[in-house]
Amino acid sequence: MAKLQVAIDLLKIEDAIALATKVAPYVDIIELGTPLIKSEGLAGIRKMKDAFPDKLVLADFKTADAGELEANMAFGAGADLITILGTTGDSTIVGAVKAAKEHGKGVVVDTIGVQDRVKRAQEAIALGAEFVELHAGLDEQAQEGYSIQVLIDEAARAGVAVSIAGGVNKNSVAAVKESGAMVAVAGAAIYGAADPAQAAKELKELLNA
Ligand SMILES: O=C([C@H](O)CO)[C@H](O)[C@H](O)COP(=O)(O)O
Repeated sequence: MAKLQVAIDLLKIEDAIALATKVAPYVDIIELGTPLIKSEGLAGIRKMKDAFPDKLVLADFKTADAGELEANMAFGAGADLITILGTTGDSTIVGAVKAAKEHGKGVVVDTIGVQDRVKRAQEAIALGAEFVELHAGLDEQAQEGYSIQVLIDEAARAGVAVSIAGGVNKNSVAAVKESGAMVAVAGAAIYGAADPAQAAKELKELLNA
């Protein structure tokens, strides 16, 4: 069954924990988005994990260098998963995977900016990533003609463990599930909803259908 990951792109940890409290019954992975981590630092990760010890907490570092060092920082603060950029060299991913193995945690490789996402996803899994995030970031989503369908098609072709992020919502989540993706990542569709708990509940129900 595909997991639901809430991506929290808020700037204050108190607001993020308040949101997570509302949606926790429906989500499997709580992501501290990159802007939140830049705003609150490692202390924010620790506060989130302390508040939700039974949930997987993903630190969206989008690391581009010093993979082992940054992964050790994230895991030491309580993260269960860290993102490393797929555009970086293999050695950065390998370093982060080494740290993950030592902590019993996992590395997620983010394909933001990667030209051939399917090929890089397969390479990243071979390097030891837990799964690969097929991801169109907020800026790419804002470009004319953007469609999440590209990622959905790639997930089906990749044949490795992937998540999909880039505007997942109640209209696209069923296709995300059908693609074989193991995780659907939803940010704005949850934190931007008038009723985030209801939005998360609907997404979870569609994933479970
Ligand atoms: O990772 C993200 C982005 O790079 C900003 O940090 C988002 O959390 C991710 O794209 C999911 O959010 P939505 O696209 O709003 O669903």
